[in-house]
Amino acid sequence: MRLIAEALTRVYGDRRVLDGVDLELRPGQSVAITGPSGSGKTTLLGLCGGLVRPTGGTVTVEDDDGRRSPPDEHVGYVLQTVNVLPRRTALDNAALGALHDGTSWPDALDLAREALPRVGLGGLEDRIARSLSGGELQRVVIARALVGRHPFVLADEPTGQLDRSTSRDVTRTLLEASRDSCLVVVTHDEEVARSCEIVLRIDDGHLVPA
Ligand SMILES: Nc1ncnc2c1ncn2[C@@H]1O[C@H](COP(=O)(O)OP(=O)(O)OP(=O)(O)O)[C@@H](O)[C@H]1O
Repeated sequence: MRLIAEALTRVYGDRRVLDGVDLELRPGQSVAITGPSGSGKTTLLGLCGGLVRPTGGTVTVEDDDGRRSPPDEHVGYVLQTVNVLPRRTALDNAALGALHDGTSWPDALDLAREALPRVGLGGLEDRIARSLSGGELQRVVIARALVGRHPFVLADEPTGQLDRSTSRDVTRTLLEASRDSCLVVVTHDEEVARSCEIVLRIDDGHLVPA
């Protein structure tokens, strides 16, 4: 299976943020997307997942039989912790990630019970989310992406609000937990970028090796 972005262009007003970007992603890879603020990192992530419509070019996922489909159902997200429901438990919040494909709530809870120890939250399943620390919440968001069992996981600044040592911890967790998927991380943090096998940079609308 591979995600193929071809000749991607995105224009906002008179600004060409991305200008002919090609990218091919396969499960098992870890890829960092870097670049200055406003260079188009979040836009590229949104295009890859089908959240942002391209001005030009295409994004498709090709399965092992060569059939192509839109990326949406193949992609999970690790977004900021603002998406966590504060009054629900860590378990409930993680289980939400499994509902996209019709998985039942009891099965989603089982998947979340397996995922939480993998991100270092074993024993905190029944804690109300608002009582968790920033690093713990970020792990809940990672667990939510894991229970989605997507071949491609897109993470936008997943450690942006964390201190250095928690960030290192959460990054390691994210990389280990998504070993079977393709993990794409948008980051300003050089240390996070260096943890990935492939480091790319957006430079004046183009995607280049960093
Ligand atoms: N919906 C939109 N409408 C208009 N302009 C937009 C929109 N989304 C993004 N932009 C602009 O496109 C450019 C790229 O934005 P994007 O968020 O992709 O950059 P980024 O590299 O992720 O930035 P940062 O590192 O600051 O998060 C910015 O100049 C931004 O203002």
